[in-house]
Amino acid sequence: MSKPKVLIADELAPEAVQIFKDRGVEVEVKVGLKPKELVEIIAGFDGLAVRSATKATAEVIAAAKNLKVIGRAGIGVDNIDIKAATARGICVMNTPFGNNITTAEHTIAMMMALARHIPLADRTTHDGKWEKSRFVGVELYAKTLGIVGCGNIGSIVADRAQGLKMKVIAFDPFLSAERAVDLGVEKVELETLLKRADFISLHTPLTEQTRGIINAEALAKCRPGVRLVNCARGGLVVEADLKAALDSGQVAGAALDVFSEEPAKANILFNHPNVVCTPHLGASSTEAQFNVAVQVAEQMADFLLHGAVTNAINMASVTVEEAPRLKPYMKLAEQLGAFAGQATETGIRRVIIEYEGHVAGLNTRPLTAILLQGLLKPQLDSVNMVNAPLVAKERDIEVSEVKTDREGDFHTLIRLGVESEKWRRDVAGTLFADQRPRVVEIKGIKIDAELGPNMLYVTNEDKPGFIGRLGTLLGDHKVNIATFALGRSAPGQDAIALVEIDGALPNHLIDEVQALPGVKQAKALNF
Ligand SMILES: NC(=O)c1ccc[n+]([C@@H]2O[C@H](COP(=O)([O-])OP(=O)(O)OC[C@H]3O[C@@H](n4cnc5c(N)ncnc54)[C@H](O)[C@@H]3O)[C@@H](O)[C@H]2O)c1
Ligand SMILES: O=C(O)CC[C@@H](O)C(=O)O
Repeated sequence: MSKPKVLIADELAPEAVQIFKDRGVEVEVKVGLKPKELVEIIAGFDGLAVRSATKATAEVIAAAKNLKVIGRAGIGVDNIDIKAATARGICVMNTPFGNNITTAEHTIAMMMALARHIPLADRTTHDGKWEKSRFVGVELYAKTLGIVGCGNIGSIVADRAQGLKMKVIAFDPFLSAERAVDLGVEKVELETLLKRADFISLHTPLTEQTRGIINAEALAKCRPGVRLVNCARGGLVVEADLKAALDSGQVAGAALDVFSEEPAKANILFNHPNVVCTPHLGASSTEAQFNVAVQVAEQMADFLLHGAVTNAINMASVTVEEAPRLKPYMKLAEQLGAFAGQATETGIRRVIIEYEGHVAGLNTRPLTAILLQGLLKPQLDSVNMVNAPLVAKERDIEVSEVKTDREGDFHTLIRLGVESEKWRRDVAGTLFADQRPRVVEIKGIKIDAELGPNMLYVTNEDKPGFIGRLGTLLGDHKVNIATFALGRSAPGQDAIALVEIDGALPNHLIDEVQALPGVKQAKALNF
């Protein structure tokens, strides 16, 4: 098997290259590619590692014929078109905990710089001016810090600010009351935060809800003389509105690490005496860059080599420890999905997946994803584990999972029910001690079948002579039978046969099987 190949498109700490190499992943470093150049070469890679400079646009993703994973060495994934990546079945992962402390520390540094005019005081002192009375600052002690977005970084900022004896209030609709108590912050509405805060610090992702959250209207509601810190994303602030508020004195100062357009070579806020700027340095510490580079390389290598999924934005996580445990179940789930998918000829409406016994105690989200992949693949070649849940949703297929620890006839069982416009199909499978998947029930009929690459599936009336006629027909056409599994609901009633054959079944032979007396349906299935 050839080694997977990763492109590192932004500046990453050199340890990342070493990790990829040590783990058996080929790696190329090409920093500063123009968008067109990236589009031209991306088809040659299984993985793309980026920071914030490289934009993984829909165009890049469309050209990325072999891409399986995009790794963001950092937190914000707004430079990656997640929708396009998901639709193409590309896993997108980030490293949410590698640079959080560094960014929180930068936020505190920016707040202090702002409170004490340090950047300008530094510049004028170097210039030989001694402007002692010009730079009278304010204390942080006992001031109210309003945190907008109290997640990973916001909560570390809250902790550090409390160390400085600030009172911390937070607006975050997703922050639970219990977590707020744990963090020692007062959870408030945005209006209240704007009214009460002496300093406001932004820590939300850039989303449709948060874009421009700090605009003229919000700034007008703030306490006169408020100070704003933004170490999250530039788009959270309407820069023209902030400039107007700075000019009027409504805002006493702003410390900005991020800008609406980056790299920010020009900006209306540049050179404002009350604005402190840094060039997106929030995550720029030796420690953070080591952490994110190592983490992204480990995560991408684990994914490409073992199918382990960590910190994925668009798919369920699978730890390196879980991956081998889930592996035989992944095969079983995919086969059950593929069985039902190939037997389905009309639109699927509902999918019910029951996990019974041992499997119910495992991480079943990836199993459901791969089962849906198997189910939808006959209709849609581009479907994979990443996009299958989304594809199902887009097609209005209702997916439900039921788990029960209780063991039935088997110590572990996955049962799949698929309701289409016309009928319901049920199939169940287990793992035997050899960890090989077995189908143990089809349409309520017990069977014991291992699924091979080429299968013949027949439903027929349980009548004497049928098995002989089927065997003879296949033999006459020089089709060799590898395994033959049978089941029936009751003597003389519905029966099923799952026959593994060596090589593909010619279409005309399916028609001949279909024409045998008592056959209700004959189908070739591939796994
Ligand atoms: N300057 C830098 O170099 C740098 C470094 C790392 C992260 N960041 C940015 O910092 C920001 C925060 O990162 P994080 O890791 O803390 O993210 P996070 O996802 O852990 O936290 C974000 C918080 O924002 C909250 N939130 C979401 N929508 C909201 C809304 N409409 N109103 C209020 N709160 C909302 C969420 O509930 C969550 O608690 C991101 O924008 C990230 O890209 C910047
Ligand atoms: O890579 C960087 O320097 C910035 C990273 C930061 O914006 C992030 O979201 O993690």
